[in-house]
Amino acid sequence: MNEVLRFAGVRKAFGSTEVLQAVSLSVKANERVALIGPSGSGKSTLLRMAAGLEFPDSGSVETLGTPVGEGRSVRDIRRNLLQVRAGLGVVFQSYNLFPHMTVLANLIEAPVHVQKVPREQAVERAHDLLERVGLSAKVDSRPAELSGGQQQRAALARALMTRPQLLLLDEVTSALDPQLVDGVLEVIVSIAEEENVAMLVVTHELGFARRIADTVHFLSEGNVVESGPPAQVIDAPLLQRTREFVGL
Ligand SMILES: Nc1ncnc2c1ncn2[C@@H]1O[C@H](COP(=O)(O)OP(=O)(O)OP(=O)(O)O)[C@@H](O)[C@H]1O
Repeated sequence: MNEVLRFAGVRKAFGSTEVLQAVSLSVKANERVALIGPSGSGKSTLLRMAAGLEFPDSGSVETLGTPVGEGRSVRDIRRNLLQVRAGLGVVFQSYNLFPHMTVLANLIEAPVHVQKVPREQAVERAHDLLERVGLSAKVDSRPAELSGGQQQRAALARALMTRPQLLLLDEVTSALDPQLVDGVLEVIVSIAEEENVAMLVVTHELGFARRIADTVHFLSEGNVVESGPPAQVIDAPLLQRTREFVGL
C-alpha cells in the first residue's frame, strides 16, 4: 500500500465555526509529515480524524486503506476502526497511561488482550522498546512515579508495541517542562530512523519538524496553504503568511 493516510476534500465545522475547509493531503508508507500552523488552525482536528475520533462533515478520510468516517451504521464505523487500530499508534499531549498499571503492563495490555499476541512475545517487545526509549529501569514503576518526559517516552513505546504502519503524534511535548522536551524529541527522531513507520506529527517545535519531516504542511484558518519539504516551508516559505509564522 503506498498511501497510509488520505484526506480528500475534508470539511468540518463545530457549530458555526468552520474548522477545516476542504483539506486534502496524504501520507505515504514510511513518509514523515509535519503539520504546523497557528493555534486553532485545525491541526489537532485533522489528527483526531485520522484516528477516527472525529468525523468529517464532508469529504473522506482513509486510514490504512479503510474509510474511518464512513459507513452505513455505527457498527460499520466501529468495525472499520478496529481494523485500522492495530496498524495505528497514537500519542497525544497528555500521556494517557493507565495509572494503576506498571509501565510494562501498560505496554502489553492492548497487544495481549486485544490483538491476542502471546504474552512472552509482547513482554520481549516491551523490554526492547523500553530500552530504546531509556526506561529499562522503570519497567515496574507506575506512571505517577515517572517524570512527564518519562511518561511520554513510555507512551511512545506503547504506541510502537504493535509495529504500527502509521504513528500519529499530537504536540507530544507541549505539556512538558522545557528541560524534558529534547529527550522526548530525540527518542522520536531515533524511532523514525530505526522503524519502518510513517508519521503524521502536529508540532510547534519548528526545529523538530525540520529534522523529522519529509513534507511539511502549513495550515492557516482551516486550509493547507503551503506544502513542501522543510527547506522550503520552514526555511524559505513562499507565502507571506507562512513567513510570518516561522518568524522570517
Ligand atoms: N470538540 C470541539 N468542539 C468545539 N470546537 C472545537 C472542538 N475541537 C476543536 N474545536 C475548535 O476548532 C478549532 C481548531 O482546533 P484544533 O485543536 O484543531 O486547532 P489546532 O490547530 O490544533 O490548535 P492548537 O495549536 O492550539 O492545538 C478551534 O477553534 C477549536 O476551538
